[in-house]
Order: sequence, then C-alpha cells, then structure tokens
Amino acid sequence: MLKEVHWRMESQSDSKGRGIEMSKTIIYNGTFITMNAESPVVHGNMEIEGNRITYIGDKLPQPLEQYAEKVDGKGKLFMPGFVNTHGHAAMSLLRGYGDDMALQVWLQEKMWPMEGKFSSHDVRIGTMLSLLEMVKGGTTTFVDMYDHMDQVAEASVISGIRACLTRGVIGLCPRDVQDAKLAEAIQFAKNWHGQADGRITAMMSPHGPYTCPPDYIERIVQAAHDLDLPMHTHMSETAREVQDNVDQYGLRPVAHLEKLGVFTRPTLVAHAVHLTDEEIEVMAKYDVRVSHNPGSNLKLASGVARVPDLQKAGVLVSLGTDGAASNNNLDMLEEIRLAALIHKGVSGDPVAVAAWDALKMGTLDGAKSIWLHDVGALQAGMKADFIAMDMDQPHFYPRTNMISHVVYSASSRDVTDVCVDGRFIVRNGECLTLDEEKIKFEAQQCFERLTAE
Ligand SMILES: CSC[C@H]1O[C@@H](n2cnc3c(O)ncnc32)[C@H](O)[C@@H]1O
Ligand SMILES: [Zn+2]
Repeated sequence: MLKEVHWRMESQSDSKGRGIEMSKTIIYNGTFITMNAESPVVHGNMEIEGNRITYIGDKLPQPLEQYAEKVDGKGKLFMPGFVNTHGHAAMSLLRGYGDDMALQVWLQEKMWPMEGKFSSHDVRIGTMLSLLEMVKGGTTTFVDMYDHMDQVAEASVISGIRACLTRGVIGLCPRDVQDAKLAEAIQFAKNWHGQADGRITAMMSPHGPYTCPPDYIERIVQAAHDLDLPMHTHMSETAREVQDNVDQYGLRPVAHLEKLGVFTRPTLVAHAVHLTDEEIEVMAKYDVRVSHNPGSNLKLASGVARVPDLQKAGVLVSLGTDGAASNNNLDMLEEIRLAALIHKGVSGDPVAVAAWDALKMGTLDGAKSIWLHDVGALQAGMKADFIAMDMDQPHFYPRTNMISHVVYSASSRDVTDVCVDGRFIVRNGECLTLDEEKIKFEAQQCFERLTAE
C-alpha cells in the first residue's frame, strides 16, 4: 500500500568547482493566492527551504540554476492547502449507505450498527480512501474523530498529510467500558501528539453532550487538562438535540458544556447550528471555535448555522466536511462554495459570507481553529503546505478575480499538485504516497464483507 518515494537533496558544483548547496525549491512564474489581506494575489516566485516558505514575491532570491528543484508555475494558481476541521475519515466506507435521513435515525439505524462491525483493518482502508480523496482535492490538513485511531494516525503519516486526531468517545455504556475508552483516548494522545515532525497533533473528544453523561465529560476535560490538549466535540447540531438536552439536564448544550468545564480548555465544536444570541456570546467569551459543516448539515436536514452572527461576535469559524456518509464527499472547495452561497440565500445579504471570507474559513482560519499558527497562508516563515491548480481551464477565464474563480468556479479536479511540510505528495493529479488502485479495491472488499455479515 505504501509507495516508496525518495526525496534527496542534490549537491552540485558550480563552473569554478565550488560546492553549491542545492537544498532549496523555487516555484517561478506562478500566480499565488497568499491569504494575506494586504497582498492577496502575487505574481512571481515562491522559495521553499526544508518545510518552510522562505520567500514569496516578484523577485528571485538566487539564480534559478542554484535551486535543487525548479517548478515552472506558468498557468498554475498556487494557494494554501485546505484545512478540513471536522470529519470521520473511515466513514467513507459507508458513503451512500444511508442517505436522505435525519441525524438521529441515520446514526442509530444505519451508521452505529455498521460501525459496530468495523475492524481496525476497515478503519485503515476507509481512512486511506478518504486520504486519497482529500489530498487529491487539495486538503493538506484534516481533523479526524474516530475509533481505532492508531490506524488513522499511521495512514496519515504514510500519506504525508497534516492531521489533528482524536479518539472520539461515546459514553452510553457501563463504567468499565467508559474507563477503557478514556484510557485509550489518553494513550493515543500521549503516543501521537507531535509525531511525524509535528504533523500529527491530538485533541480529547467526548462525541457529544447527548452521548456522554456529564460525569464522563468532566473526566475527559480533566484528562485534557492533564495532557494540556484541546477539546473537540459535536454540539447543537439539531433542534432535537438541543431540546433533549434541555429536557434531560435543564440546560441548552452551550450552558451544559460550560458548566462541565469543557470551555476551560481550548475548544473546537463541530456544527453549532442551533444557537441563541446568548450562547454565541458565551462561545465568544471562551474563544470557542466552530467547525461549520454546511454540506452535512444540509444533507441531514439539521439546519443552517448562524455563521455571520458568530463571526460578527468574534467567534472563529472554519469549515469541515464531516464524514463521507453524510456529505457525501470530502471536497473542501464544495464546502467553501456552500459557505459563500447559503448564507447569502438565508440572510438576503450578498456579503453575509463574501468569497474572501469563505476561502479564509477553508484555509487560514481552519489552521488557527486547531491552533496551527504557521499554516494556512503563503508567506515567508509559514510551513510549506500549498496546492497548485490548473488555471488553463475555461472556467478560470477571463482573468478578472482569481479569488472569485477559486470560490465560485473551481473544482477539486483542477488541483494538480499538493505539497505538505515541504514535500510534494500529489504531482500532476497523482498521489505519490498512496496506492490508489489497491485502496479502491480493498475499500470495495471491506464494504462487501461488512454488508454480507
Ligand atoms: C465516536 S467516533 C465518531 C462518531 O461520530 C458519528 N458521527 C458521524 N457524523 C456525525 C454527525 O454529523 N453528528 C454526530 N455524530 C456523527 C460517527 O458515526 C461515529 O460513530
Ligand atoms: Zn461529525
């Protein structure tokens, strides 16, 4: 499954026999969306040394021949890779298995029975299928909450992607099972946080307030304190969830999680669709970050999150796909476009989420949402996580506004190259690190075995 890819630094001599350190890469003659508001689009060159961008601008820091790798950027649009801030990668095995259902029915009648049969092999293959789709579509960082997380971490390392991973725990089980799941989540975080040159980070995750009893959530918060890790959870996804929370605990989910101390840790919540003005204020006060999942929320008929109100209140909002069983793809360009479109439609305000804001949610704000402060923009000093798109397509003409073209016209099929941490993992549309044919074949086998059992 793992393709051998060799990366070597070239060392050469110049005409006078002096050694030249050929360790840098230059992308020349390109168009770059930087995500820096002061110079959002740059025409010129980007220099990379190791895993960092060392220069971006219209100059050439050193003569072209002195670069170890030279990439002709003509006809290519470069931008930061997408940051998918919520998902369950292994669920791509259940793509198309339960459509046109509301969340609770979908979970209880379709997903949970099938997930109960998942082996660690299934999680590995499902995750690899998702990784292929994500990297080929330009995602360079993803968040994943699931079970058998060692498989997810190993697959992520093999693929070369950047990942923020968490063993999600559901606490609707006897105390000894709760204990075992929490111990597993702690061990996973201890083993993997900071691994792969820092490409892997970890969080602690109660699945949601409706699947974890209050005392269990408190214990998970304590573990997050002990490990100094952030929290990630589903929250206020459906109106029914909010009403059930009020009926069971006398509080809406935000007050409930606040009471349990969740927001004393840095927190990223997924969905946050059903919020009051007061809840938005509380979230802003605690700097709670929101992963907005418009595709999944529309498909499960959960509603539309109050993104413009959250942003006005100062809440950092990013974008996630959720799993492929509720989306049904992992295409961040689609989420970016949906974010830019649905909030205009719902509010009647054409700038409710403008193109630039949607693109920022899918890149720079996504990175910030998971506390990565050197990812998400093309700028000297930032990590070299970027993608290239083929601009020589009809839908990129005329050359009016490249940001508009990416948000409103582009497709994930336009992504040609993907670089994470200074290493190309997709070139000319082909994933260099994962064996696509083998993974597709094995994913089909997993699905057939799961549904035959
Ligand atoms: C404990 S591992 C993750 C768990 O989450 C389930 N899941 C997938 N999508 C959603 C969603 O939109 N809301 C709530 N829970 C979701 C998945 O089936 C796994 O069991
Ligand atoms: Zn989810």
